[in-house]
Amino acid sequence: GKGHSHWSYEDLKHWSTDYVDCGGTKQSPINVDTAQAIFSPDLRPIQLSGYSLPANELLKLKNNGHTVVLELPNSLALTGGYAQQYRAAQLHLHWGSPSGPGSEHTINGRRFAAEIHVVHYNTKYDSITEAMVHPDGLAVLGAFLEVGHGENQYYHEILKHLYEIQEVGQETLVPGFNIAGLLPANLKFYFHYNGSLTTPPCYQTVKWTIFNQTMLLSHHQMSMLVSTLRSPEDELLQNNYRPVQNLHGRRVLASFQ
Ligand SMILES: NS(=O)(=O)c1c(F)c(F)c(SCCc2ccc(C(=O)O)cc2)c(F)c1NC1CCCCCCC1
Ligand SMILES: [Zn+2]
Repeated sequence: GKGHSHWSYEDLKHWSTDYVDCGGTKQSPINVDTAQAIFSPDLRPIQLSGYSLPANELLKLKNNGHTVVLELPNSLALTGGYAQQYRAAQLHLHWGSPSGPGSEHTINGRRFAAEIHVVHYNTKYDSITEAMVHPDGLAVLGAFLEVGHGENQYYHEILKHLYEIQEVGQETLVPGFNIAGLLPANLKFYFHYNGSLTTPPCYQTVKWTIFNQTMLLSHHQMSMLVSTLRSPEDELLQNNYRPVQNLHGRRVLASFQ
């Protein structure tokens, strides 16, 4: 098969020549048109268990050249809101630059400053590598990040380590903390749709949950996020978001009216 050709956010057109699924009809991210979203009262509140990690549990934080990834133990479980049980694998962020926002999903055409993705895999599979090729394999929780007044203590647990992993491939260890603090306090209000990984190989195997409530970071925290990490070309790693993809008739469900 094809070697893993190096992709970038600059040459998006070539993704589908090297990775066939990137040209599919169930791609992510998408724009959520809230007027078209279907209110689905059967969508239950998302429930997280095991998200509060002790400080003596060390987590690997890595600059993989495309984003900052925090590896998560599979003791974190996604129990409510999905028909099957999912376990956490990793979380990562998408962001813009000092001159513009960088969320992947948009709401009514609005792009937010940044976006967190907490990636989970279906426990009926032994690993994320196996799960990610099955239609019910992955569940990703997404939340938008915006600039507010105060410092966000939970995001600080990650952002304060970014200077240690400025170069691609660098990694560091982060003491455990309550990972749930990175997501909205209210997990009842969200959009739900079937989509894909937003990076090659773009597998169409993700059940997406996008929360309605936004996370607030201080201006200084957001500027740390957008101006610390370096890319494979040793430039600042910025604007690591894929453009929104066509719905091709897919419906977006809303857990609220
Ligand atoms: N939004 S998303 O969830 O599709 C996503 C992105 F948009 C991403 F941009 C990424 S990072 C790019 C993929 C990648 C590159 C290098 C390494 C490494 O050297 O360890 C690892 C991964 C990224 F890691 C993910 N999530 C990953 C997708 C990669 C394959 C499955 C592993 C978990 C989910
Ligand atoms: Zn992502």
